[in-house]
Amino acid sequence: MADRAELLLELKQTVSQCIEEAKAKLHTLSKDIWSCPELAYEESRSHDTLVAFFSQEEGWKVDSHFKLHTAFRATWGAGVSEQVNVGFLCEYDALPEIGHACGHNLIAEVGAAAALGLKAVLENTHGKLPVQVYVTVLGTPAEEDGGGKIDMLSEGAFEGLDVVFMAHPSKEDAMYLPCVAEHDVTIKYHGKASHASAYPWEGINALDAAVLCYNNLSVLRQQMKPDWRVHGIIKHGGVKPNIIPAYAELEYYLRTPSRAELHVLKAKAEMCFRSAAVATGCEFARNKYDNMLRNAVLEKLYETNGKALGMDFTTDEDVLKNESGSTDFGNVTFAVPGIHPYFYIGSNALNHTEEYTVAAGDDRAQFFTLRTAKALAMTALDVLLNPELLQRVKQEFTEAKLKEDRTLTGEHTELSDKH
Ligand SMILES: NCCCC(=O)N[C@@H](CCCN)C(=O)O
Repeated sequence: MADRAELLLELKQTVSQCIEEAKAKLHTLSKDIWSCPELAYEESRSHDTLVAFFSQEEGWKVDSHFKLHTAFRATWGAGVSEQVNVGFLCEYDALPEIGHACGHNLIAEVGAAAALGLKAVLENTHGKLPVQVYVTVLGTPAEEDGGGKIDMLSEGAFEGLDVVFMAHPSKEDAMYLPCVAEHDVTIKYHGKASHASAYPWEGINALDAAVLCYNNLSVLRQQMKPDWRVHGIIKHGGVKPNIIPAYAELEYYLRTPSRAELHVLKAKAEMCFRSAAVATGCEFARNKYDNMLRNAVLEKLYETNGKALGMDFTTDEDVLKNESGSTDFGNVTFAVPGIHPYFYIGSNALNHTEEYTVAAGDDRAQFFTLRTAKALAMTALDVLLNPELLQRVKQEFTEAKLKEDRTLTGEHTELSDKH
């Protein structure tokens, strides 16, 4: 046991050192992505930058345009049977008009750095590990809009992975932040144009329908559970004041803490869409984001490694219980045990702001980004050196998934009965 502890400490020190030695090229990688923000499913340049990065590294097998045009896979390992397959994810899509305001360039850097660090260590363990290891990096586009991981899950991209890691920039270090189920919906109203002054009575005003829809959803909030969210915009409301709008379009996000409740909120919201106008079209997005299936074993390991590296995990109950967004990594956690911690990047700016875009491209973010990569790679080493630990991770995943599935069927039935 002491030998394993000593080996683990030695390997963790080596992983840190290897990531430090690669920091210049990792920073260049991140900055290249940050300086050319691309929207969901359109991340061609970022895809090419990451594919080139791994292609120039020795020993990686790189599959460009993997399952999705802007997704990729890079793998390293013997490819023998009875191996443990560790996955690291890279996100790299930006937001409209404000660029990398969620720091996805840093997510890509963390994934690449952790994979490089782990691979460098594994190359030199010379059979000291109890298992053979395969390292898989998946470039997963379109997290902010559409859910590239969900498309890739349905294409089998995550099959064979034993554990998966990524980390998300935030304004604090956290092993986990609430992550809720979410579904995008676009609501379209079609009317009939007419001169708004000469003969408005000949028109059918699609914008009126959109306004009524907006107001219906606003009053729906009174009957929503306090932890449900409905928020959206009017994307198209007409072209000129003197033309009765023949077309109007809204985009909304519907959110509930669990997958089971989402269908109830969707049904309520859809009644708001339809009651705003007789003839309406509403299209739910192809992909529905799941809430996160947590893994306490992995979170604890990450916390221990993060604290050893100087992370100051938030204990702010308001943040830990209330702040929440959604991520397609939630869907991944129902297929593979994994963690999606958050990391401070040297700024108190809030995600999805122009200030955060600046912070994500600032050199000051690099220390915190590389520290996070080290903590992830060390957490991977924890489970690789201790097969019993990996079994506990998988056992917890199986039990949590079973419990969620029961909730999904049970709550679905119960909630359906009520509505
Ligand atoms: N917890 C990470 C949040 C990342 C994020 O902002 N995701 C978007 C996803 C929107 C999908 N339609 C969000 O608004 O939560």
